Amino acid sequence: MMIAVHSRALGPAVGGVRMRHYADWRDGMEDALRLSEAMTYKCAAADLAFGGGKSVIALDRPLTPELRQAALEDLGDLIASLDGSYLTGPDVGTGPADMAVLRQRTPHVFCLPEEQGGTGSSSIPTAVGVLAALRAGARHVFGSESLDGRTVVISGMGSVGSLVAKELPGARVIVSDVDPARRDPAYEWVEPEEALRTPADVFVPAAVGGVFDPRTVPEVGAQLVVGPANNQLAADSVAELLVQRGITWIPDFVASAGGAVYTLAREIGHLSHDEAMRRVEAIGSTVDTVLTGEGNPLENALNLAKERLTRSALPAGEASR
Ligand SMILES: NC(=O)c1ccc[n+]([C@@H]2O[C@H](COP(=O)([O-])OP(=O)(O)OC[C@H]3O[C@@H](n4cnc5c(N)ncnc54)[C@H](O)[C@@H]3O)[C@@H](O)[C@H]2O)c1
Repeated sequence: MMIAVHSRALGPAVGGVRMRHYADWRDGMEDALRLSEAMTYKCAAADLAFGGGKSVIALDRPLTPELRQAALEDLGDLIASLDGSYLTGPDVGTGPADMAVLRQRTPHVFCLPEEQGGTGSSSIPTAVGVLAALRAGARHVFGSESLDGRTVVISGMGSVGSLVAKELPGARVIVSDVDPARRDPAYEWVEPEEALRTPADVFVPAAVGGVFDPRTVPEVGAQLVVGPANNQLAADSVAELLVQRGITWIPDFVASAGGAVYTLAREIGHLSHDEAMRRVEAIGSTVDTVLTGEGNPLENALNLAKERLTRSALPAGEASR
């Protein structure tokens, strides 16, 4: 298991615990490093006083419940040893109940189940943030934030994707998932390998990262791309390929920030639900900024984040990385 702390320039590093199988533990380390960097930009672009981090528990075999508990307890001790420099929550493979296990070893844990005083799953605010980004993107691309009559393809009908689908009543919603059990008869269905190239107004990546690369960009069937999946581009240079194809892509670290914004506002800022949700809705204004800047959306979002990171850099002598 490992914890990556990418930046503490704006405050303590935050980032969830990813627990999944990797062919080699070094692949898990790569994931931790890449995802912790993305968390730095996510927090900075959302104007949060937090830095970027990530934990990975890299599995080489399925765990018994006892081993899983022991692994979480060890991670809790590791987080405790960082003394508040790194705060965690759930990510792929972990949930609020796991956070309760970590909390037995360290206070630096969020998203405990609601009955234990936490804010529970962050999927709802994440979906609210994606919808705010989607409406802002639609204003830029289609001249109106209404999605009535538009075709929206959602890839990944998990906790966030299924919530986004529900909030688009006037749109033609086409959904897709590698798990056939996620097929919801309320929506049209497309096989996962067809989702990206299905002709649509909007494509919502809500499953895995690495969706866009030089091979897949020519196949994209939508004009606007916005979704919660982390690290959607195989490389930063792919952002320009999307621009060249006339596709408006909203950077994932902007669109997916709702969960972090809400949880930190509630659990650290002690704001009310309504005030925290207002901050999530402000993702729409960030998207406006990112889509009206001089560069491509990724450059504009990174510039916004890096400008905040530079302005608030720690005094010399204090490690920020
Ligand atoms: N939940 C949050 O608060 C949150 C916050 C920020 C970012 N994200 C990111 O958003 C994405 C979705 O999050 P979630 O919580 O809904 O996850 P989830 O695990 O609940 O759902 C993901 C869904 O994608 C499906 N899937 C996996 N591979 C696929 C593929 N190749 N094609 C189509 N479907 C596929 C899975 O079967 C699953 O139904 C993830 O990448 C996650 O890291 C989530």
